[in-house]
Amino acid sequence: MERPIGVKICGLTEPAGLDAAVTHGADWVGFVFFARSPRHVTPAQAAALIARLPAGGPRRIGLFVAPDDDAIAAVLDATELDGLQVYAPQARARAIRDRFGLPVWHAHGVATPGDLPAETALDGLVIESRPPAGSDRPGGNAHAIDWTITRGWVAPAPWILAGGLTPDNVADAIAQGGATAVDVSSGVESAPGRKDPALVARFIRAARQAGFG
Ligand SMILES: O=C(O)c1ccccc1NCC(=O)[C@H](O)[C@H](O)COP(=O)(O)O
Repeated sequence: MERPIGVKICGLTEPAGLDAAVTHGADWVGFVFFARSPRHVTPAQAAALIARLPAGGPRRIGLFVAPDDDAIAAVLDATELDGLQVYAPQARARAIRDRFGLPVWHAHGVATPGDLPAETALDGLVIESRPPAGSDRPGGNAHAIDWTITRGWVAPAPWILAGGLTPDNVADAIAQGGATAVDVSSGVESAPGRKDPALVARFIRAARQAGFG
């Protein structure tokens, strides 16, 4: 059965990775506004990257960890975004959506089927692994979940699978867990924060082909 697979390339910091995401047809590109991340970009850096995107290109997602309103406003003053990926309690994520009027994807760390949300008031869910012990960030840890846990889950909103995906395992991840959208950062890098255009191309191709499997 054919299923179109959406692809998000996250944690872009440089033109080469961004251009590869555009050329190979990514659906979303993500920019990390979290100072402790090796993929952190300032509002001005994100604006310069976003200015490269063609009309009709990937949608622009900003990642925020427990942000205050001023941090989000500073980014939106510098550039446009199409959506926000938020690491914060649901109520705070809802308040952010109400305040800024943008779709909010709620990042949801899971370890077992019981952790999967049965309901949400947000626009989308990012289903990813919980950070490994010792990590100083809630995402972008190259850490995969057991992909089978989403099998049979009745998701309350569109969802995207994230965490530890690579060009070599993304097809398996889709086959095992039934994701129709996937998100990658570390798995297409040559070093933390540096996207490898060839890996970006391979990842997008592998994810798309998995939809025809
Ligand atoms: O990438 C980061 O450093 C990061 C920091 C803080 C919050 C989120 C972050 N990244 C999120 C993502 O890139 C993805 O949503 C996802 O976690 C994929 O990560 P990876 O396992 O590196 O592919």
